[in-house]
Amino acid sequence: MSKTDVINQDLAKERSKCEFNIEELTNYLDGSAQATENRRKLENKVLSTEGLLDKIPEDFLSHKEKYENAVRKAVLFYRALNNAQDPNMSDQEKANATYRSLLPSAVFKDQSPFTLHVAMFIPTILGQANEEQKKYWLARASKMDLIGTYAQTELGHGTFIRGLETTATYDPKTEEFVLHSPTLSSYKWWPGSLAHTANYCVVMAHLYSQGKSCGIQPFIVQLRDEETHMPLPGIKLGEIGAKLGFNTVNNGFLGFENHRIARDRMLMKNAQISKDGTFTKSVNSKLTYGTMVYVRVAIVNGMANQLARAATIAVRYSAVRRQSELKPGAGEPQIMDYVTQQHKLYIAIASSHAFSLIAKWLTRKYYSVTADLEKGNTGELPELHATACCLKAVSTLDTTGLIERCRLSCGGHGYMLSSNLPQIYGLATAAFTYEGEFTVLMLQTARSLVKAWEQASAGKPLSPTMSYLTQKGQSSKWSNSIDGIIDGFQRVAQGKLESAIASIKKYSKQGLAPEDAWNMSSVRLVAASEAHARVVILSTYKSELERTTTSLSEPLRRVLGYLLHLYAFYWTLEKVGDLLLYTSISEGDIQQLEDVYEDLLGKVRPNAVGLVDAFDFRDQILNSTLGAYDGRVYERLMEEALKSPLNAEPVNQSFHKYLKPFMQGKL
Ligand SMILES: Cc1cc2nc3c(=O)[nH]c(=O)nc-3n(C[C@H](O)[C@H](O)[C@H](O)COP(=O)(O)OP(=O)(O)OC[C@H]3O[C@@H](n4cnc5c(N)ncnc54)[C@H](O)[C@@H]3O)c2cc1C
Repeated sequence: MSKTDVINQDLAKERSKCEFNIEELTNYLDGSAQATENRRKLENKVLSTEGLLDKIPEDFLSHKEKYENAVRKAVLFYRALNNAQDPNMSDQEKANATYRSLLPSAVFKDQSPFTLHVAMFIPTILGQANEEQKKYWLARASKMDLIGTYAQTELGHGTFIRGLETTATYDPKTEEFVLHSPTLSSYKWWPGSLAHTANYCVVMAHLYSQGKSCGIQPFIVQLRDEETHMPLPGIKLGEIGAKLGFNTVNNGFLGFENHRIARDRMLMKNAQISKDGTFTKSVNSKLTYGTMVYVRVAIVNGMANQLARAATIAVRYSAVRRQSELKPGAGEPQIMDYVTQQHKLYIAIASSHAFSLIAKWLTRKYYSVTADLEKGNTGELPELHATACCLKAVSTLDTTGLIERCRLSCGGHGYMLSSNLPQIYGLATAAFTYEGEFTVLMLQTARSLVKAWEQASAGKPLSPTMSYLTQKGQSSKWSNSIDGIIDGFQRVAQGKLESAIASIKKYSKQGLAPEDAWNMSSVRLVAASEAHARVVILSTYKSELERTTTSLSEPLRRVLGYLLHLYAFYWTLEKVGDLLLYTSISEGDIQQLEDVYEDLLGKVRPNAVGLVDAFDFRDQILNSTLGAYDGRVYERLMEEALKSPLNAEPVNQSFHKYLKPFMQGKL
C-alpha cells in the first residue's frame, strides 16, 4: 500500500472513525500476522522489479502490442516471483503467501499468458498422470522449460464432453496415437496460452483402439518445436480474436491433421492402453473429478478476491465523491452517506468475506476427500462434487452482479477503463462460463439433490450438507435470528426441490420420457439448486466465522458480526417472496428485518473504509484511478487521460484528411 503524505481529507476522516484494528483484520484474512508479513515481503520484492509495471496503460495498446507486452512481463514476473520466494518456505507457506495477494493483477490488467500453465496444465498432470509420467512432466513444467495449456473445448462442443470430436486412434504397429480433427467444429477453441505462447498442451480427445471407442482421454501433445517455436507438422494453431476480457491470455484454436504422438503421451493414472492396444478402463470413473473440483474451489477463492478489489475501489471512491444535496445548505454529502449507496456496496464486502471463508472450508473438504480417494474410498466424492458445482456457480453469479453494481455505483467514472472496474467485471464474468457453465453446474447439483430426496424418502441417511432434507414437511416458527433464517432457507430449498420433483412426476405421468420430464422441470431444478447453495453459503459463513474468530478482539468480532447479519438480512429481503411461500414469516417479521437491515447499514458506515483497507490491496494491485489509498481520484483521472496517445499532439491528422474538407464542403 503506498501511503503518501497527501491523503484525501474525507478518506483520512473515514479512517479515523473506524472502530476496529485494521491490521488485525488483515492478519485474520491472511491467516496470521506471519502470513501477512510473508505476503507483503513477496509483493515488495516482486513489484520492485524493473520493467514490470506499465508506463503506458495497457488500454492504449493495440491487440498485438498488448500480447507482446504481456509475454515480456510474464517472463519478468515469473522470474521475479521465483527469486522472491523464500526457499526455506514449505509449498503450503508459499501458497499462503500468494493466496490472497492477487499479485498478477498489478502486472496484468487482464491476466498472464502463463495462467493456464499454472492453473490447468500442472493440476491435470498431478491428477491424471501416472507416477512415471508425473516425475518427467512435473520436473519440466515446474521449472517452466516448457509452457503448457489445457485444450478441451471445441468450436462445436464445450459443455458436452462426450460430444468432443477430436480423435486419437491407437496404432499398435508403431505404438502411437494418431490425432485428428475430422471437422471444422472439432477444432479446439478457447484454451488460454494456446495461440502463440504454449509449446505443449493437454488435449482431451476421443480414444479409439482395436476398432472400439474408449471414451474421452487426456493426452500430452507437443505443439511447437522447442527451438524455433514453429507449429509441428500436422498441427494448425492460431488466436481466436478479441474478447470482452482475457485479451492478454492468448486464447487459441488448434486442429490436427493425422498428427502422431507416442503411446506414453496418454496420461495413464486412471485409464491405460497397453502396447497391443488393449484398453483398461479407470477402476472408478469418478477419480477424474478431482482436478475439476480443485479448480472450482480455486475459482470460489478467486471470486472473493476480485469482489474485494471491486469493493475497495467503489467504497473509497464513495468516500471521496460528493454529489447532490441531502439537506438544504449543508453542502454536498459524500455519496456514501446515501443509504442506497450503502445498500449497493456493503453486501459486496460481506459477500467477499463469505466466499473467502467458504473457499477455505471447501479446500479443507477437498484435501480430506482426496486423502480418502488415495485409500480407495470414494464415498464423500459425490457430495464434494455437488457442493463445489453449486458454490462455483452461485459465487460467480453473485460476484459478477456485485462487481457490476460496484461499477454502476461509481457513476460515469466507473465506465472508465482506468477505474479498472470494467476489466475486473470481464475477469469475473468469464468464470461464470468456464470450468462448468452456470446452468449446467446447477443442474448437476440438482441431480444430487433429487437423489438425496429419494434417499431421504427411503429413510436413508444423507450427506451433511443435504441432511436438512430429511426434515421434510417440518415447518418451524419463523425467527429473525441467523439460525431462524438458515432454517427458513432450508424450507425454501426443500419446497423448491419438492416442486421440481412433483413437476418431473407430473410430466412423466403425462407420458414424457424421463429426459423430457427433466428438461421441462429444469427451471425449477435450477431454482432448487440455487436455494440449496444459499443454505450452504449462509450456514457455512456462520459456522466458519464462529469457528475462526474466537481469539479476535471484541471490536473486530462485533464488526464481522455486522457483516454476517447484513449478509443474512440482505438475502432474506431479496428472497422474501420465496420465504412467504414456504415459511411462516409474517409482514411484521419483514418490517422488523427491514428496520434492522437499515440499522446495520448505519453500523457498517463508519467501518466501511477500514473494512476495504483491511483487504490490503496495494495501489498497483487495484490498478485504479478511483480506488487508490490516497483518494486522489480527480488528479489520477486527469493523469491517466493525459497518457492517451491522442493527447500527444494538439491537432490530429484526421482533421486535415477528413474533417476540414468535410466542413469546408470539399468532400
Ligand atoms: C474466458 C474463457 C476462457 C476459457 N478457457 C478455456 C481453456 O483454457 N480450455 C478449454 O478447453 N476451454 C476454455 N474455455 C471454454 C469454456 O470451458 C466453455 O465455454 C464452457 O465450458 C461452456 O461451454 P460452451 O461454450 O460450449 O457453452 P454451451 O454449452 O454451448 O452453452 C451455451 C448455453 O447452452 C446452455 N446449455 C448447454 N448445455 C445445457 C444443458 N445440458 N442443460 C441446460 N442448458 C444447457 C448453457 O446453459 C448456455 O446457456 C474458456 C471460455 C472462456 C469464456
